[in-house]
Amino acid sequence: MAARVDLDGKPIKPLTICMIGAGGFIGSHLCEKLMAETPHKVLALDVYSDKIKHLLEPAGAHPWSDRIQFHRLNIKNDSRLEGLIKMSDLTINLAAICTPADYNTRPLDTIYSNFIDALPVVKYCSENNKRLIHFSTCEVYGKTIGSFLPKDSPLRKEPEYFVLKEDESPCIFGPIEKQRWSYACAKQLIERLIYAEGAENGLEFTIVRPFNWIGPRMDFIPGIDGPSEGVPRVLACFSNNLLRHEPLKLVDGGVSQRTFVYIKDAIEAVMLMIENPARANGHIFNVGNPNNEVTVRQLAEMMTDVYSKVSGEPSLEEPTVDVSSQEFYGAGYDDSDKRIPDMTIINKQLGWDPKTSLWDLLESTLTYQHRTYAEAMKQAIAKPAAN
Ligand SMILES: NC(=O)c1ccc[n+]([C@@H]2O[C@H](COP(=O)([O-])OP(=O)(O)OC[C@H]3O[C@@H](n4cnc5c(N)ncnc54)[C@H](O)[C@@H]3O)[C@@H](O)[C@H]2O)c1
Ligand SMILES: O=C(O)[C@H]1O[C@H](OP(=O)(O)OP(=O)(O)OC[C@H]2O[C@@H](n3ccc(=O)[nH]c3=O)[C@H](O)[C@@H]2O)[C@H](O)[C@@H](O)[C@@H]1O
Repeated sequence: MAARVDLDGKPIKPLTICMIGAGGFIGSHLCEKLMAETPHKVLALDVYSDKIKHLLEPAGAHPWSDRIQFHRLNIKNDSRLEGLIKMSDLTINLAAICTPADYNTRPLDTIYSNFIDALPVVKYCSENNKRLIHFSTCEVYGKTIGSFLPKDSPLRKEPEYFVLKEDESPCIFGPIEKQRWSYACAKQLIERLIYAEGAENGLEFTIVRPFNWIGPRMDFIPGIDGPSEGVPRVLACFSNNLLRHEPLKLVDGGVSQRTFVYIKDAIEAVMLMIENPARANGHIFNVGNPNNEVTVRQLAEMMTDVYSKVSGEPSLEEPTVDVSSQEFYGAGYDDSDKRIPDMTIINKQLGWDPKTSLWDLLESTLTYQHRTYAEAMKQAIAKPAAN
């Protein structure tokens, strides 16, 4: 493997990385990239390993086998955590409950997972002088300032009323009874704590705010590789509907807007943070693709078209159906109206730009979904009839 250099042309020394939540969607892509393209070692911590099984098994069979070690543990209650952090140069914390269906129905688990359980990780990094890359969320911005203006106000079109900037935008959440915001609020407080550890105790940290990263292995398909009654994030919900040949459910009219970024583009940004500490430390980074904005309704329409193309199956005459958030998520749901990341800081510090268009990223992701799940879905649908 050719010697790696950082953005300033300096050689990068091989690192040992303690990756907490390595078995999840983002963790699996990050592990893949680190194994295939770098000499770094990964101590992969998670309660599940299914999504990184292909990197771990068969034992000893891959060129990277001696650079990745899986530790099955729950960071809530495992005394091995501090030792693993101490053995590493860098800790990356991805562990969290991060599906909106949980925020209003399991608010205690959500707050514990995103704040309380992250506390020891921050403490061990700070006490042992270890660098921390912590995964927060774009949800810390909450709603846009523009959403509070009258519907016909021309100011709604001015970027300063909706573009989200790390060092300027306020965090605007709904009332406490809208428990949707339990996640965003817990993430905001852990960001503030990490920032304070940096300011008062010299912790070297980087905070990542992902803006709707999507791609293969995201969440689960209900009834196939996850609970039938489970509600994953929108990519997996819509994939599930498409695989079942049922209409895609639009919550409250599908008017909310999101910017989607391809997981493989986003992972490039994380790699730059890992390998350029001098440029990344002390910063909070938006990581998203401001060019890929759609309403949820437009996303549903595009996914329907792309799926029909990659599966060769015609789409339904009525491809979407409206559903209220009360019915879909239950009481206490609320929504972010619009999420456009400002890219100035990540551009300046790391020179990163996303590349993949929404159509292209949906095409590769839905090709994966079709290849991975279509057959299992056919069998699952046929089963009840056979009984
Ligand atoms: N995917 C996105 O676009 C996105 C957007 C915003 C924020 N994030 C943040 O990025 C991080 C990773 O997200 P993801 O999409 O990969 O989610 P994910 O659910 O796929 O991954 C999280 C992983 O953490 C593990 N985990 C949770 N609690 C744990 C515990 N107590 N002990 C050990 N392991 C535990 C889970 O088993 C899971 O494998 C989260 O912090 C999330 O809030 C992701
Ligand atoms: O991915 C992110 O950047 C962050 O945002 C997500 O929040 P959100 O975008 O609201 O989550 P999704 O479940 O992907 O929903 C997106 C939109 O689609 C809508 N939706 C979802 C599912 C569905 O079947 N139909 C539908 O209309 C939701 O109401 C919402 O407006 C999650 O909170 C986190 O994963 C993360 O922190």
